[in-house]
Amino acid sequence: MTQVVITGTGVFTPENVITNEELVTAFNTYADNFNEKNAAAIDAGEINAVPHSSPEFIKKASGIEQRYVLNKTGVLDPDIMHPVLRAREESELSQMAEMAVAAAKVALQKAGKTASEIDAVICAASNHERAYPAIAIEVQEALEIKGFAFDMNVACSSATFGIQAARDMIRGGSARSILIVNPEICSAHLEWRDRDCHFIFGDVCTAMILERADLALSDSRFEIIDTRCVTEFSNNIRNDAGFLRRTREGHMQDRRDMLFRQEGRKVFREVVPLVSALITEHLEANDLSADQLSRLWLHQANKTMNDFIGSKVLGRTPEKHEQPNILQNYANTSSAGSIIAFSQHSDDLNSGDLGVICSFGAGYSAGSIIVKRL
Ligand SMILES: CC(C)(COP(=O)(O)OP(=O)(O)OC[C@H]1O[C@@H](n2cnc3c(N)ncnc32)[C@H](O)[C@@H]1OP(=O)(O)O)[C@@H](O)C(=O)NCCC(=O)NCCSC(=O)CC(=O)O
Repeated sequence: MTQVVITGTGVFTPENVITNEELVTAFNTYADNFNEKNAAAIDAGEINAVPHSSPEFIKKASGIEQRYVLNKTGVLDPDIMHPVLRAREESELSQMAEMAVAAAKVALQKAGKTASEIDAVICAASNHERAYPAIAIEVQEALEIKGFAFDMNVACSSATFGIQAARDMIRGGSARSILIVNPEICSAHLEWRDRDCHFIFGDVCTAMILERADLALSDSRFEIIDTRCVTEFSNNIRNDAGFLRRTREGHMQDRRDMLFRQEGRKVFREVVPLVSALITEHLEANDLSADQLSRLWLHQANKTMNDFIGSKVLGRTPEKHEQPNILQNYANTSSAGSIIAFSQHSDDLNSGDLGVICSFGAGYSAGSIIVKRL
């Protein structure tokens, strides 16, 4: 069977940082303004007052300390409470394509590849900024890549499902090398006015080069030993914004269900066992045991959740270096999270070392990728 390797990764990180303290100051001002404006209705019991948020809660409940965003001023303006991004001309690169090109250039350079050596582009992300043409095709044109390109969306598991799709296409012979990009503008699907989740997300873009091992030039090669993807339907993480919105009465209004929403506790309870079983069974199917793993690069949604999964999989508390978290700096960046962790915490592994990249999120969807440093 054709051996497929990951030879380069890249991360584009936006310049703007929002700390928990800045975020909470803006949120609490919004809450005070809302409560003052709606005092009569709140007193009459018609609507609920918006309670204050706190940096201490955020850090304790999630492990998140800050997040990067494309636009900070809109998010932190109590009268706006969402990012404000300039509409772009058709002649300009779209926002997602621009992030993707920046991350892709780093991944290409690390892989020692030129665009002419790439046969396909997959843009795998939780949200795409337009229906069509595909962002991936725009990235393909911007980088002057021949071949084909397409967008795909499996929410938080877009990147791992993208790896499986790319690996299978390379094995099947439809491409020799594939660029995967994961531009995640999570700030735009987050309800920054909702205390339960306003701290959760950040923006970023990751990129990876997957190719046939016999064509690889980079010293940093991770063989994809095996991939396993699972899905199980759940409404516990949901966003109803979609192209039928205009057809449904009242759906064009400012509605909570047209942005990210979740039953965080249920997600926690249901996804931890699903993911630990996925990794454990995937290792068993490959005649591997958890004590042979040098690293777990987990989805970056919640520190406690990762601590649980790591302990369940390894049968002991993981050492910090065995299960690196990046969510304290980036927050949840949906599909990009585990790839940031992989990109920033894999250079130190030695030849023969094994690890698992694992995503989980809306769908539910979860992906496990067993890799070996060559
Ligand atoms: C969302 C959570 C951080 C919430 O943490 P907890 O479960 O501890 O907290 P909770 O919601 O029950 O709230 C506990 C108490 O704190 C209060 N509380 C809530 N938010 C608060 C805030 N900002 N500041 C202060 N207090 C707050 C609540 O009202 C409640 O009060 P009281 O006790 O008085 O009622 C966590 O459940 C979580 O991370 N779950 C997993 C989420 C996850 O992995 N999601 C996937 C994301 S989707 C994804 O990754 C992307 C994708 O799929 O595309």
